[in-house]
Order: sequence, then structure tokens, then C-alpha cells
Amino acid sequence: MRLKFTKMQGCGNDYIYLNCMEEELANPEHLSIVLSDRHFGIGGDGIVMICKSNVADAKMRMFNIDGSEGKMCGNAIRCVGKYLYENKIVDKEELLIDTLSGIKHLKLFIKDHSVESVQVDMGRAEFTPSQIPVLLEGDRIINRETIIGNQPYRITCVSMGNPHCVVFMDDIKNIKLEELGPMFEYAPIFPERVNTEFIKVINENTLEMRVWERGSGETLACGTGACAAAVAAVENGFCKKGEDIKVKLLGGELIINYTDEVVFMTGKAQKVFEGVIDLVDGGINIAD
Ligand SMILES: N[C@@H](CCC[C@H](N)C(=O)O)C(=O)O
Repeated sequence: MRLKFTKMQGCGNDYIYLNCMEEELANPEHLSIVLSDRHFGIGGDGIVMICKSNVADAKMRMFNIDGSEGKMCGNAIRCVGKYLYENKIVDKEELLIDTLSGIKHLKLFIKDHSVESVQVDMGRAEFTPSQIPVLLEGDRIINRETIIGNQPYRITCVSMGNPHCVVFMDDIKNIKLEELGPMFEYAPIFPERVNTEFIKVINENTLEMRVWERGSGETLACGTGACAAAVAAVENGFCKKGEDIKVKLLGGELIINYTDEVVFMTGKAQKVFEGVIDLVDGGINIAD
């Protein structure tokens, strides 16, 4: 089977984009594991399927490196907007994308016929523990001391359509993320695992972030994670509601604005390359 793909990235969070407008793929979970491999595959943080939708301009489905499906992906949805516009599948600057966490509104910023950046209305931040889900008592988990892997951490939990745990720290450069990340991801209080953001507050409008993503490990950026971090920073009194908050990630910057109603995320989307692959017996050959 021959498969056309486009490799795209948002702040270095890179996915393999597959046009599934005509036909959905069988077993995307397995395909994500195979294609994401950086040595034996194309290489990426997962795959993204761009599918037909009856209720929006397109439907996005994303899969992590381990094959698990994410309900929402902030960096991927900007790339989906760019893909749809530049491949002339849509011819408008505002579009709707259906995701497993609801329909999202995108505004494309276009220069010389190419989409440079995208603003996404990410919807409401959800704090209810059962909706995140996190197995802790109370209406909201904000700056709650919790034991993770035998150590106490102050955590803030929020869902941006997918589960996030935000931890503020003075130093995020020297932490051992490959040890800390899995401890949070598999902590028994997170029954669906969790994405964890480690945040250093630089000032009222700037945060620095490293992220350990559920299903993918450390990535250079996470859009929903940056939104969760900005929301948590406001709820912990480090930043203000309604103001732009710059989140500096390993692979770039995102601007987040958290109002009473919604969270807006603005950032770049870029195409890296296109290609065709032959899928053979569970393995792949790069054809072009
Ligand atoms: N990189 C993403 C989030 C991808 C999904 C996540 N790992 C999950 O399983 O919830 C982003 O940019 O938001």
C-alpha cells in the first residue's frame, strides 16, 4: 500500500499528516508506532489524520508515538489549518475543525498565499477533577501538594480537551525529565495518564516550559500544554486573565490568552517535507 504524507511542525512538535478525506485508514494506532520511529520510519511525535466532517471543514484525529489517540492537539490543529488552505481544500481564512474534544474555530494569518500563523479558540479550560480525570478530592486541584513517586509536588490540574498536570519550578533546565515525566504520566491518581508541564515563571507575561507528553515522552512543544500552563499560571496568581502570555518552549513560542470564556492560542505552523511511503508487512520503504 502506498501512502502520501506531509511532515509538518508547530514549535518543533512534529507530526506526519495523512490526507484521509477520501478514505479513513485502518489501524492508525499501529501506523503511528511504525511511521513515528525516528530510525526505521519517517520520524515524528505521532500521526495526524485529516478526515471529512459533516459538521466542520474537516475532522482531525491524532495519535501519539505509542499509538494512543489524543483527544486534542494544539500544535497539530494549526498545521491542519495550514494544510487545508495551502492544498486548496478550503478557501477561507476562518475555519472549523472537528476533534474528539469538540469543534474548534481557527483564524489563519496568510502572507503571500502561505499560512504563517494560526489562532485557535481552544474552548474552556476544565477544572473538575472527574472531567480531567484526576482522582483527588475537591472542586479544583490548584497548587495542591501531592505525592508523586515518593516526592511532594505542588500540582495544578486542568483539561484542555486532554489531561494536563502543571508544576511550577525554579529550575526546569536541570530536571531529569526522562525520570520525572513517566512518574507523573503513570501516577495512579491519573487513570487516563497525563501530560505534564514543568514551568518556570519568568515574569507576569512570560513562562518557560518543558513538557512530558502522555504517549510520546518529551517533545519540543505542546499546544494544549502551553494553554494549560498559562491557565494554571493565572489561577496561581503568577499572570493575569485577558493578557497575552508568551510561553517559551524548546522548539518555539506560543501566545496564550485566557479569558473568562475561552483560551486562545496563537503560533506558527510549518511544512517540513512531503513524501510517499510503501507499507510492507508492517514495515515501510520510503518510496520518494
Ligand atoms: N502535542 C499536543 C498534544 C498531543 C496529545 C497528548 N499527548 C495526549 O495524549 O493528550 C499538543 O500540541 O497539544
